[in-house]
Amino acid sequence: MLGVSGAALSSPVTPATPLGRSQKLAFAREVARLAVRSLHAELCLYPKPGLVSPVDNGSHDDMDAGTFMRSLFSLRHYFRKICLAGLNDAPFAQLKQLGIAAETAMLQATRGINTHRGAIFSLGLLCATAGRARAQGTPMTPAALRAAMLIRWGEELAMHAAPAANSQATANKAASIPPSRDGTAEAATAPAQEVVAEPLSNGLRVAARYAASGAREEGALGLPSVFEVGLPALLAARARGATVTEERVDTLYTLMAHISDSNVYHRAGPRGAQIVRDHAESFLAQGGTAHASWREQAIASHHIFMQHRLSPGGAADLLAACCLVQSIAALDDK
Ligand SMILES: CC(C)(COP(=O)(O)OP(=O)(O)OC[C@H]1O[C@@H](n2cnc3c(N)ncnc32)[C@H](O[C@H]2O[C@H](COP(=O)(O)OP(=O)(O)OP(=O)(O)O)[C@@H](O)[C@H]2O)[C@@H]1O)[C@@H](O)C(=O)NCCC(=O)NCCS
Ligand SMILES: Nc1ncnc2[nH]cnc12
Repeated sequence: MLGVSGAALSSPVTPATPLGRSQKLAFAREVARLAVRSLHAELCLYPKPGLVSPVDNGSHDDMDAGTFMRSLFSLRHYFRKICLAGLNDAPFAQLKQLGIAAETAMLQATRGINTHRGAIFSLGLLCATAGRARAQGTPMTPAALRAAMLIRWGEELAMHAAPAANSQATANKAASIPPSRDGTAEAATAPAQEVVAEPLSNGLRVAARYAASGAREEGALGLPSVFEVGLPALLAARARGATVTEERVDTLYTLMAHISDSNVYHRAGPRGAQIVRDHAESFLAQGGTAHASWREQAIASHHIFMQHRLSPGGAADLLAACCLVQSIAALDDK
């Protein structure tokens, strides 16, 4: 497991020579390019159960690959700006502001469809972290990146997660919402503490109704699904000689087996989440893409997910985040 403690924190950090403006700009441009490329890689991957790809729209009737292309193109300046913010040691409030502006740009590009909200959060955080690490002269290894993120923004990320866990307003609103599409209607479980006036997102609703975690908790814990689940799967597939497509498919299935995807809960409740986990676990138990007929199995899952309207969009975002960490780490080798 890639922990935050240990080598990443104990390795000596030589004080970095301050970077000039043009060096910062060049680095931020490069990181933004890698972020957009990671989103593009996720979009182009096929087969991907229930998800949109250039082959089909999966479980979605309001978006296609063109919608995602417009969305990811609209985010290129955001990734550069947030990396620059990290290079300049910006507080979390500034990262959040950039994230909110990027959500607006995305919604304009897609005419109101949420394609990349999760990616704006996690890949944005990673771009800022790369900037922070570069300014400090720390290595770009996955463990060092995660440590840099948590040391600089960990406390504020934990506070950002708090509305999902604590807000009585959220619990009250969620309790008054009709049951999910699979007919389940679990009681809201959030404890009565503070009242936070925050618009009720699908993620907050799911957190309150099912006590399921999502993007906020991921951020608060320093993206454990990326560093402890997805990346090790990617590296293991690579080590056995898998192709790039195969390593990404294995990573996606590993994420689907482990994470609590608020998009799945929102669309299909706990029963839907169980279907996703069962498919992922069975695919992995048979060897993942090392199995001779993995492609046929993945296409069969895709069709079943489409019948149930299942879409593991959170896992898709985290796959893109894994690709980004891998390519940021490779910058050190250049
Ligand atoms: C912190 C925020 C991301 C807010 O999150 P919140 O908890 O309020 O939830 P949502 O607004 O619902 O968005 C969270 C998105 O994160 C993805 N996700 C889901 N599970 C996980 C997980 N376990 N780990 C990481 N990421 C996860 C997921 O994104 C994908 O699904 C999207 C489609 O979702 P939805 O809109 O529900 O779509 P439909 O099914 O089509 O819904 P209907 O139309 O049918 O109703 C797709 O976009 C994927 O990306 C969740 O959607 C954040 O909003 C925030 O605070 N932002 C500002 C701060 C910021 O960005 N800062 C930048 C850097 S610090
Ligand atoms: N390819 C994809 N299809 C549907 N939702 C997504 N969210 C992120 N990537 C996605």
